[in-house]
Amino acid sequence: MPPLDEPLLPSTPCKPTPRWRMFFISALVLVAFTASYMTFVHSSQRYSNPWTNSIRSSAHIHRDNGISVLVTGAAGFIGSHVSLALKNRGDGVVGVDNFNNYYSPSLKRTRQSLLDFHGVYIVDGDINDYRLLSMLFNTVPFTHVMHLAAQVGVQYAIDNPYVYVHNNIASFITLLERCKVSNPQPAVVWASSGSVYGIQNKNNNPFSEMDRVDLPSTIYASTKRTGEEIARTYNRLHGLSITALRFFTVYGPWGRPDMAYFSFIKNILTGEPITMYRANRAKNHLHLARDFVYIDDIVKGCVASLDTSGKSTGSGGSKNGSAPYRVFNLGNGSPVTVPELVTVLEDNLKMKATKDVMDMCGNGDDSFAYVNISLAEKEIGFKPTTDLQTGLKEFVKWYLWYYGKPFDCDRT
Ligand SMILES: O=C(O)[C@H]1O[C@H](OP(=O)(O)OP(=O)(O)OC[C@H]2O[C@@H](n3ccc(=O)[nH]c3=O)[C@H](O)[C@@H]2O)[C@H](O)[C@@H](O)[C@H]1O
Repeated sequence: MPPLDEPLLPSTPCKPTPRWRMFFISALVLVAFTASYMTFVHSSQRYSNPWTNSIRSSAHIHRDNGISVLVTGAAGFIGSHVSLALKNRGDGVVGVDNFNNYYSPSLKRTRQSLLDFHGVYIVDGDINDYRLLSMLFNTVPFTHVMHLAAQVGVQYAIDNPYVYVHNNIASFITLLERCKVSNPQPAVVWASSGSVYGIQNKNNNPFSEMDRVDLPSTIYASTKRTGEEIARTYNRLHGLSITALRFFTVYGPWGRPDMAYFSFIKNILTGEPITMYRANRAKNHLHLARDFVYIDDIVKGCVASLDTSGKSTGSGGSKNGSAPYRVFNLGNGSPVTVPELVTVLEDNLKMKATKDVMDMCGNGDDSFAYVNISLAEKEIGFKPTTDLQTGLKEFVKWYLWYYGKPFDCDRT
């Protein structure tokens, strides 16, 4: 027995011997190395050949003075049309889309196949992922970004506000953050919305870019307006050339199944009633009206915006001068009421709709949208040429070809 005052253990009981310490450190280094090697292998497997080959070939420019464009939301309605138009004239185009299920992902996949056939590759990914964006910009020195990825839908926003914050605000900041440090720094053209004009009553006068935009009636509209403020800040602080396009109600072949004209055709074909909202303004029961604009006209507006965007001035993250900042209304310049829209559909289908007319009760819909497009005409030569009769005829033709008759599809 040791004496009571003698310690039971040696005086430095926890200190490892030098050998122990060596072993401990080596083990740590080994674990750290293995972890980073695994991460490297994983990311290079995911983002290298044939991934980079597909991206590089999709981004290849086939004309003199062509541009290379990253199109976000490329499997969407407007994104797929714009991507094809750019590719067809010889520009380099790479798409990115998260293929979410807000509406039929199978329609998005079909658009993807169509684009793939024409040499446009769409990356299956989320633009909230900064690392993915970096991989893309490190692979291709994009000259332009056409940002069309967004959570759309006026009514859906009432019950799902956070989705709009994630997909319209957070993702936009992530994208601009990556554009900010790119070298070359791309010019950004992006989809705002005519809904930013909100609930103001203009006595049937058209909205112009000078009008107030502080009365949004839905979270969707608020997030688009917020996007405009964010874009303005990045333009000022970091020299990004930015153009916001305030789209009005865009329609046409390969359109969005959640929109009214799309659900109306389905219901007319299947004999189900359609609901036509009207505004109960001072009990006057006004029909709602929209400035419907055909997709081919919108595509021309997008492409002209890219071509005239001017250069960003902050390549590599250091701004050396002011860069263009623009906002354009893109609509048709002629409002059409919802009953008029239904009549054109009925004429094309040679069928009658069963109509329910209902007063809107503060559901967030703006009652009237009519747009002044003179600024876009002056600055980018925007001049829509498709009237509603012609445009809806094309849409109906496409719809019957795509879905067949009788109607049979997974979601509208
Ligand atoms: O960025 C935008 O500006 C938005 O444009 C579009 O919104 P809106 O112009 O409201 O189009 P849309 O829903 O087709 O309703 C058309 C009209 O039919 C009325 N409407 C609608 C549905 C119905 O069942 N009955 C009806 O009368 C309805 O009250 C309205 O008066 C996009 O949908 C939206 O996602 C967003 O992109």
